[in-house]
Amino acid sequence: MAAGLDAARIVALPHDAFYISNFISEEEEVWLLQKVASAPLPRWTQLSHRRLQTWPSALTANNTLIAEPLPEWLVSPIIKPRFGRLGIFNNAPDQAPNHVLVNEYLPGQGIMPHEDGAAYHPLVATVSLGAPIVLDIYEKNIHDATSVQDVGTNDRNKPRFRILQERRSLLITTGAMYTDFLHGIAETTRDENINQTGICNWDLLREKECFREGYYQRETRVSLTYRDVLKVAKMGNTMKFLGGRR
Ligand SMILES: O=C(O)CCC(=O)C(=O)O
Ligand SMILES: [Fe+2]
Repeated sequence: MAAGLDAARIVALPHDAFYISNFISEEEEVWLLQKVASAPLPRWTQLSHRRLQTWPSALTANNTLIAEPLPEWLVSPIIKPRFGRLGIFNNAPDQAPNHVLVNEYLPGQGIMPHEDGAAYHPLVATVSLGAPIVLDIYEKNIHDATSVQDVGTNDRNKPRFRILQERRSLLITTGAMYTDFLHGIAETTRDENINQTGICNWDLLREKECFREGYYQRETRVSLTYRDVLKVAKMGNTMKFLGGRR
C-alpha cells in the first residue's frame, strides 16, 4: 500500500484499514448518484434487504469474471486516477479494479455479517454516497459455529468495531481486516452510539458536528465497492471452450 495512505490509517483496527473522509466532491457525488439512478432497471438485483447492481457482470459459478471493461462512469474521470495516485491496487494482479458492486440501502435495510472471500484480491475500496452508514466489524470465529466455545461470555452479536462511512468518503479494507473479520450493516432506521468511544475512525471523520446528538437517522445510502477478481476469462476463450464441446 502506498505511503500516501499512512495518515488515513484507522489505527484502532487490526491491519489494514484506511479512511479518507473527503474522497470525492459534492458535485462528483451528485454526478455518480445520477449515473447509478440512470442505469436501466434490469441492472438492479432486488434482494430482500437491499438492491444491487453488478458491473460488468456477476461472477460465474466458479468465481470467474468474463472479461469486459467497467463502464466509463465507474472509473474515469473520477475514481481511477485517484486510486492510481494512492496506489491502492498496486499489489493486485490487474493493478486496478475489474469489478464493482453498487449497493443501495434504504432506511431499515442492511447486509448480514459476511466476508467477501477468496474470489477477489484481498482488498475492497468502498466509495459512500448519499448518507452516512455504520459498517459493523465482527471477529470471524464469533459467527463460526465450530468455535462457539471461543466466545466465552461475550455477546455473540455485538460488533467488535464500528466504522462510520460518511457520504463522499473512501474506505479501504485489506490484509487481516479482509481475511480475519466479517462485516455487516445493521437493519435499522437509526445508528446510535456515534461518538469517540463507539466509532473506531472518529478522529478521521469530516463532519463530527453532524453527530453531536450521538445518533443519526438513516437516509438512502449507496456504496460503490471496487474489487479485483482473480480469475478472469477472455470471452474468446470461453467461446472456444463452449465451441469445443460441440
Ligand atoms: O455497502 C457497503 O459498504 C458494504 C457492502 C458489502 O459488504 C459488499 O458488497 O460485500
Ligand atoms: Fe462485503
